[in-house]
Amino acid sequence: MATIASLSGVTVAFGGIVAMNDVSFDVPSTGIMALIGPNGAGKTTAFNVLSGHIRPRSGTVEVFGTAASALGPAGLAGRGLARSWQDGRAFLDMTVLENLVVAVRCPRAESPFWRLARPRRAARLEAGLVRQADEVLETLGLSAFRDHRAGDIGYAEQRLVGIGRLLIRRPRLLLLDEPAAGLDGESIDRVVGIVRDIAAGGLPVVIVEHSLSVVRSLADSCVFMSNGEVVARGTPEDLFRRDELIDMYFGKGWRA
Ligand SMILES: Nc1ncnc2c1ncn2[C@@H]1O[C@H](COP(=O)(O)OP(=O)(O)OP(=O)(O)O)[C@@H](O)[C@H]1O
Repeated sequence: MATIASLSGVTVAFGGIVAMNDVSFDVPSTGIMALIGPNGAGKTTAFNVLSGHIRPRSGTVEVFGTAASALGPAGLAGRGLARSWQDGRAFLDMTVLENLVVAVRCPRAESPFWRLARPRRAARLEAGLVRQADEVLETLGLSAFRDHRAGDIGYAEQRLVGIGRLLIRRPRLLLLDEPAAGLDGESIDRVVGIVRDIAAGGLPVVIVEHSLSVVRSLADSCVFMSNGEVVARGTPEDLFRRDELIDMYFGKGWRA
């Protein structure tokens, strides 16, 4: 299996709390991988380690074949790592289209002097970004909301705009933190379908997810963490038929 990122022997501690203890796993270069496990298992910390936002006390993290510690979060983002944050939504006062366009960092175009000096090039650059944004909006089923103020569209659509802001940067690895959290059933199905399409289009995705039904319908593989350690790996089917993992997830006694 080809991998696009890997953690090897990673330990992270916050003061006396060991959030990750000697954690190793590979992120496949295709499909959707889910980090699952009970509260406090270390999933978000693992996410933050992958995106370079937390440096482990020990162990190595490799992303795109390079040590994450050498790149840092901005360097990783520049190489194509995009991550969402819990409740990652949109700038509510901008239109949906503007939300996507401003997500592409383009230092030259942000300079008013450059824009004044090179008006035609600036216009071409902007037209290109708008085209890219329109393509992403189409993928997300948001074209009809293109010119709506993001604050006026539904919560599910706002969450999708958050994903659009990541996609427009044409990432090579997408990390989504609870993409379906807080959504109702119909919206969950919609987001699940879109994330599945994104992965099927060739972009590897890692999700942290609490909902086992979302994990079941999305994940090709899972890493199950508990108490800062990896306790199992496998497909959702493999893991969800193991009673000891389900007990760990919901706490013993859930069946009573
Ligand atoms: N910045 C921090 N400072 C102190 N302790 C932290 C910090 N971040 C995480 N922890 C602790 O590290 C452990 C792992 O937390 P983490 O958020 O990674 O777990 P999680 O599996 O994502 O949990 P949840 O499902 O509840 O979000 C927990 O005990 C948590 O309280």
